[in-house]
Amino acid sequence: MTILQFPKDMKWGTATASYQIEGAARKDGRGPSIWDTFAKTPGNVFKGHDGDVACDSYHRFPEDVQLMKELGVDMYRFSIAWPRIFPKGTGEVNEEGLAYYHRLVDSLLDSGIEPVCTLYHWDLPQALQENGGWENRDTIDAFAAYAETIFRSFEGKIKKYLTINEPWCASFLSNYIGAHAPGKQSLQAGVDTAHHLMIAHGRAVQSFRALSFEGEIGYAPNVEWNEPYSSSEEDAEACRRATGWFLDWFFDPVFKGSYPEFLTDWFAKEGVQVPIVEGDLDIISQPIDFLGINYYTGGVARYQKGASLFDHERVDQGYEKTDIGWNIYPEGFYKILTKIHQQYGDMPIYITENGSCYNDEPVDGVVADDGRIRYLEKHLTALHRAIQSGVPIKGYMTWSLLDNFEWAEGYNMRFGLVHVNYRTLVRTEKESYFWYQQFLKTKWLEV
Ligand SMILES: N=NNCCOCCOc1ccc(-c2cn(C[C@@H]3NC[C@@H](O)[C@H]3O)nn2)cc1
Repeated sequence: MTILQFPKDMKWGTATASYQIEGAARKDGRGPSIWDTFAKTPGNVFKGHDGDVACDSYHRFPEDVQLMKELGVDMYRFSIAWPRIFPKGTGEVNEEGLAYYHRLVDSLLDSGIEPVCTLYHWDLPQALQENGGWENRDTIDAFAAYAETIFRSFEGKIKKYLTINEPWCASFLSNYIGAHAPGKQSLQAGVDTAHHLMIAHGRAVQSFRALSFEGEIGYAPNVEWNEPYSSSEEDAEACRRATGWFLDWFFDPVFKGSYPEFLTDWFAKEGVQVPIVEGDLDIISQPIDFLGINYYTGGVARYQKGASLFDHERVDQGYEKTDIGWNIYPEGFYKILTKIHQQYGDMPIYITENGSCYNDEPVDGVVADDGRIRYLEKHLTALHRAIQSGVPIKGYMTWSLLDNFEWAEGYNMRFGLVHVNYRTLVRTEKESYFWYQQFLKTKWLEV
């Protein structure tokens, strides 16, 4: 057996998001978001599930904070619901919305837990969607105003911000593939919304810098890994495109001030152009303080003309899968982290999401989610290997503290360390909660 000791100064935590856990959808002035609309449209979400109640964390957050205090985390990543602050996206601030997040943040600080705030985790005010949402450049100004409102209100309390969560999901998954809100299916809309989300990111960074408040700011792209099935150039290039859709497309504009040509050329073949206006890339490439990385899965892929937007297809290598059907692929975690380090340099990295879906239920009060423990062991081992390779990992937040609304999968898919009974809202710590609690006491793994 080998002992893997993690750096003593690494920070550890868990993560959630507003629409997925809060509920209280119409409480204290909250306006509707695109996810309220999308979820209430038949056929979009498993069995018509929606975020009206979710985990009721809006009311039960003291219990959730106590769970984290007993877990022993250093930090908690949560998101602020824009529609609670500006019910119509812009205009007058909803003070009751701000007050809720001050109650949450004060509770975290009183418990010795560092708040890590995501400004945008997909719940765009529906009123802005009525005017085109992220396809409309005006939404960028609205986001910048919302971000500044949060920075000012939480000065001195929140010192780590993430601007945009998973811009790939908020753009291409939501406006090209159509699986998430608002459910469009247009590649041009995917490219437009991705570009505008990244400008919004840059404008929030500019605003944060101008205020000169103490703290750090970054963003949280999600990445996958595609390993070439053969040594052929065709397979390598197909994997480069598929991985680059998540990586180069959302990293090059920030770190290089330009889009990757191998992908802009590929989109041009589809008749799609990035709607760049002079100065956009200067805004997007504002220097950030850290990078959030969300990783879940990957796999082996090969060239297959016409099989996908990038002429690639996954090859099933028989990898064990989680209950949502994603490969368990810790090798891809190591590979994507070392590639990010090699391609983009020594930017400090926090793993802002990594976790697994296992739908185990309580039996006599025990939730034996051994699969989640094995996933954590394998991915923390890969993370340790990346750290040993020189990747500047500063923290790790597992997704998620609680079972919650998993978007189009509704409540059918469970990612939590804590089980939630959605009828009674009773929380039950799973075996993985106790495993993580023990790990957090030592910060080492025996493998
Ligand atoms: N890859 N190509 N796919 C082509 C076909 O796509 C069909 C569906 O695709 C996807 C891709 C990715 C996801 C996803 C979900 N989470 C988990 C959440 N992260 C943020 C937090 O809120 C968690 O709930 N992360 N990623 C879902 C669906």
